[in-house]
Order: sequence, then C-alpha cells, then structure tokens
Amino acid sequence: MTFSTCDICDANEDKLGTGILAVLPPMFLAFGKQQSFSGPARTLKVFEDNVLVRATLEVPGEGQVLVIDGGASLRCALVGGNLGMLAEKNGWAGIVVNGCVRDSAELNACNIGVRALATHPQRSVRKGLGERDIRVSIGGVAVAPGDWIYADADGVLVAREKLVISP
Ligand SMILES: O=C([O-])CC(=O)C(=O)O
Repeated sequence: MTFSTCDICDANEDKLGTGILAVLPPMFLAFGKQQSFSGPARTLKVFEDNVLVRATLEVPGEGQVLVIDGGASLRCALVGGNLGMLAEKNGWAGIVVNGCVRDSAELNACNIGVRALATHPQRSVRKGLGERDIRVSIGGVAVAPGDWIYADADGVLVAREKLVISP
C-alpha cells in the first residue's frame, strides 16, 4: 500500500488534535530499506535495556510496528543490526525507537523501516526490565497497542484506527 503522511493529514484535518490522529514530533532519523511503513503498533517501555526488545522481535510480527519508548535515552542503543535482521525475518513492518540504534549500515540493509532519535555505538544493559503492551508516550504523543502507525519521509502519524487511504 502506498500512502503519504501529508495526504493523510490533509484528508483528516478534522481528526488532528482530537486524539484520533496525531503527528509525532519531527525528531527521528530514518534507517532500514523501507522509507515508508505502516501497521498496528505493539508497544514497549524500557530504559537502556533491550531484553524485551529482542523477546518481542523473536515472535512473528505479522506486519506490526514495534514502538519502543526508551525514555529518549541518548546513552546507548536499543536496536542494532542483529535485531533489525530478526525483525525482518519475523515479518515486522518497522520499529520506532524513542531512543538510539546502532549498526546503522546493517540496519539500512534490513527490509524494514526504522525510526530512532540518533545512533549510539554502545549496547544497552541486559536486565530484562520494562513493560510490554502498554500505552506509552513518544515525544508527548500517546501510543497505545493497536494504534495504527504511518511513517514516511515526511513524518510519523499515530491513528487510533486504520485509516481509509484514498489513492
Ligand atoms: O544486541 C543488541 O544489544 C543490539 C545490537 O547490537 C544488535 O541488535 O545487533
């Protein structure tokens, strides 16, 4: 499916700011082969610990987008090349990280879409702390499991339901 976040915003202006459709702040870098991706969100809330990220990406993604609230930490990476390959292998559409990634060249070779605040060469700790499938806040925008994510070169949208995209 092709879509344009700009066209979605124009066609759904009445929904913006109502809690039905929101735009994430323009704070992300793009990685991965898929510049555009969309799908229902799965959510994680972790802090400098990526054990739950791996555990989630190990399960078939079925076109979902993993949204990771990493507390905007710029002190280590939550996703790297191995997790990118795992996500591709398991059919995840993409990963949105409110935090950092690493192995950017490897991530760019993965057939998924990735958004992250920055790159960081250091890996995270592996304690296994965090929460899954809860409502998170990314740049002040709430994202709940099952919300629909639309990301392209112009931005990242969060919709409470799948939008009807007219060609
Ligand atoms: O395993 C990690 O901590 C993240 C990483 O580097 C990878 O996914 O390759």
